Amino acid sequence: MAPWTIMAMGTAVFSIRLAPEYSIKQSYFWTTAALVAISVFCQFIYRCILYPEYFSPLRHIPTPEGRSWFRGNSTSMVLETDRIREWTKTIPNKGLLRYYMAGNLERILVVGPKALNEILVTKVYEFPKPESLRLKLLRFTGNGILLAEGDEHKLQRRGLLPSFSYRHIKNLYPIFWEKAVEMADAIEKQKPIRSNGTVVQISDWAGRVTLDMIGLAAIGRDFNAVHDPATEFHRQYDKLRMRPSTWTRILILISMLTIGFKAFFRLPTKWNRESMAAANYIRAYARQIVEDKKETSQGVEDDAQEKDIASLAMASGAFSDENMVDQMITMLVAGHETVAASLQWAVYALGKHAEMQTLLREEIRTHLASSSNIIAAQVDSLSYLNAFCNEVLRFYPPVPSTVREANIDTSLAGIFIPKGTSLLILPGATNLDKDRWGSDAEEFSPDRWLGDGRANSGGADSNLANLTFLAGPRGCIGQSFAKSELLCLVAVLVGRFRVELEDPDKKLEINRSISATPKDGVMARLIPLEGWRVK
Ligand code: HEM
Repeated sequence: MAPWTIMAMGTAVFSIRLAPEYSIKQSYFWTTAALVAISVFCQFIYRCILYPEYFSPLRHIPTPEGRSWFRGNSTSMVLETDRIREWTKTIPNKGLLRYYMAGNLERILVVGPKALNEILVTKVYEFPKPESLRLKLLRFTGNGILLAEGDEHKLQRRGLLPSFSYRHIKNLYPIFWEKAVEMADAIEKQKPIRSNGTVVQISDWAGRVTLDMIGLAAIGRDFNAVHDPATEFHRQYDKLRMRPSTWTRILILISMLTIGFKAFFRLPTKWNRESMAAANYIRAYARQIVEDKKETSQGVEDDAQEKDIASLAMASGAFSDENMVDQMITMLVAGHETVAASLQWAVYALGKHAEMQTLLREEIRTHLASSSNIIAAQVDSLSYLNAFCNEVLRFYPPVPSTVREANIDTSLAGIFIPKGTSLLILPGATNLDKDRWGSDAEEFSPDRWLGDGRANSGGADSNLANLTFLAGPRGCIGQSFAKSELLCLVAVLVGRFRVELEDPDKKLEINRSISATPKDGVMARLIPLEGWRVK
């Protein structure tokens, strides 16, 4: 419970007992309510007017003009990536900017290379994820690698890294390819093919195919969502990702100001009940997989090629059974929606750039057969396909922002950062920064990844220029896994279909939840094309 509320309640009790003439009608309720109202008013004056101007130790960091007392520097309740990106371009700074979010919460935006290097690499454990985010995710994922901190994180990461190495990921390509082909077949069968092709909502298919891919390749279960999206697992998994209603969000806000964020999760709201029931279902499901794997775990060394990520991690002996369950759920949470989002963006980009589709199709059809046993080296050798996917990931980062909180008094780029400071890292801005990517940074151009020494860097001079997967000890461990999925999905889709957006001139609106995606889920016409050799 917030200290101000406790103080107001305590003061009400004292005033009625000791000085009833100062209470309101000698009523605990009215006296407490009046004191809470006064304390909220005082907090508002302090936090919104006095603190930013006179007391904040961060007040010398450049801050955008025009702050509202209620909405801070924001014009709405959601994070406006484009608006913040504009500040990074127009406000001179030494690597940090300060802004106020809705509700006048102060935040530091980390933009300079030195500050980014510190927060992501050299001082990474001084800047964990904020407690509110941890509490929200912890109920589902447990203490898996995404939430573990400090030495515990180092240990878990060391245990998981070998299973995510390219040496193993390359063995997963056939799974990704087969699933992509399965999806393409299912799309073709969905309706009788008319001459103008089938219009599909890509988000639906992307969610299904990437769930199957991560199921098979990461935890060793085929969810079969491409063929049947209505299984009990799928239903429960959707509930896990269910967004709270507006009323629930208001209740969360009130809880944060009064009883505290943690206590909100104990309230018997529908959202709490249903998401917790779903989390328990998924946890029991994952626990069963761990049990099954233990029974059939002999000979891992011999047939490591066949193994999914979780089986390899289990065989390493680095994890207890329960922590393995945490890791499996973490992989689902971190690795499903993000790849589904990149596929949506890839199809969006294909629809916008017909000429790139032609180049891709030529390369894909020349070097790959539509349904043979694909091996990683074949897919990886296609330079334009790789360039296109890299550019999709740079230009449309599925996780355009991420937050951190200083856990000690520290500094970034020589500027003092007190404990508790909230910070924002913005791949959506860094990835399009002209200082790092050149004057065409804001153009979608796969060509930047072609040519000598550009295949991995895109021509940028630092590995902190592309933050799609962040970087450093907390960068995405599933980066190669994700890229391989995307390569196979784009190759099969472009090889099989001509892709057109249903309404190419529609204004792009973005949906922001765990990841950022086009609001309409990308409505695209997929027109089947003949003539892709089979063997
Ligand atoms: C295009 C797809 C993906 C993107 C854009 C992406 C992006 C990211 C980002 C930005 C982070 C850091 C989050 C933060 O600390 O705030 C992260 C962490 C992580 N990702 Fe990914 N990811 C993708 C796919 C995957 C896949 C497929 C997996 C697993 C199979 C995965 C597993 C993880 C894990 C376990 C972490 C936590 C790493 C740690 O804290 O040490 N991700 N990812």
